[in-house]
Amino acid sequence: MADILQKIEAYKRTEIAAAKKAHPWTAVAEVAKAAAPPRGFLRAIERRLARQQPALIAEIKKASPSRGLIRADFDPPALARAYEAGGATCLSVLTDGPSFQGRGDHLVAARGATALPVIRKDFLYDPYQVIEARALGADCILIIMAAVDDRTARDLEETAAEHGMDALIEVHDEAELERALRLSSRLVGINNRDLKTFETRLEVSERLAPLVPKDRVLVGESGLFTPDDLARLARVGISTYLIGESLMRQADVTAATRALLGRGAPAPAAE
Ligand SMILES: O=P(O)(O)OC[C@@H](O)[C@@H](O)c1c[nH]c2ccccc12
Repeated sequence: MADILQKIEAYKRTEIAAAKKAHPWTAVAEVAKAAAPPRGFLRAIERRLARQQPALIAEIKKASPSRGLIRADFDPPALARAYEAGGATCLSVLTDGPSFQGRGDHLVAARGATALPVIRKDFLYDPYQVIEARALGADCILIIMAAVDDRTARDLEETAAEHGMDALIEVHDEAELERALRLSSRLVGINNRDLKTFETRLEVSERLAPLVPKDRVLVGESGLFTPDDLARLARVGISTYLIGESLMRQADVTAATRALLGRGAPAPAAE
């Protein structure tokens, strides 16, 4: 039986072919060229870390294949503002429709509502999708090593760099990590979730983090719910966190973001 990644690749290839017909490469490139300049995704994270603070990449995600509907009341610009007020450093916006109920215009709206850099969270197989990401205003793209071969990973990374975007290279095991370290991006995400089985274990971060050279910026991804979870990853040198579900399930996203980052409520203004 085909695993979920293979199913996703199949419908993505169909989507990409249709998109190329509807919006030829040159037309998308024109839009990308006219887009507001990239905001510096990696730079924002490094600035936060330099102040000895954890960096949060806060995810805007309505649904997922492993969890179904996560948040019914789904307003991307309001969520983006709530995350920004709660202390997030960057945003992650799902743009995949079939599996995550995402859309490109969620990214446009979220980015337009804040000053935060945004990663396009999607399954990329073709440099066309990287240009598309920039045309939407994305500041960073995701490269999933479980989904692409080395050649494709390099093409995606090069296209991102040519357009001033960063790339987050996502890995889930030692072999993917070894391939990721041959790329030039410094942003390496360890996904605690196995995209083929959905099994999520923080041990994955604990196992892989010590194998990553210090010049890379590590991101702990998926399955993070409590300050203790973050502390657990901090012990292996991970201070940047990509978090979706646990925050998306909260009524007060700003308060939940602050609490997760250990900031509590802001001090009341002096009389
Ligand atoms: O909702 P969580 O468990 O906090 O996970 C967020 C993020 O890591 C997850 O959405 C994710 C990580 N890598 C991906 C690749 C594709 C789609 C989604 C993802």
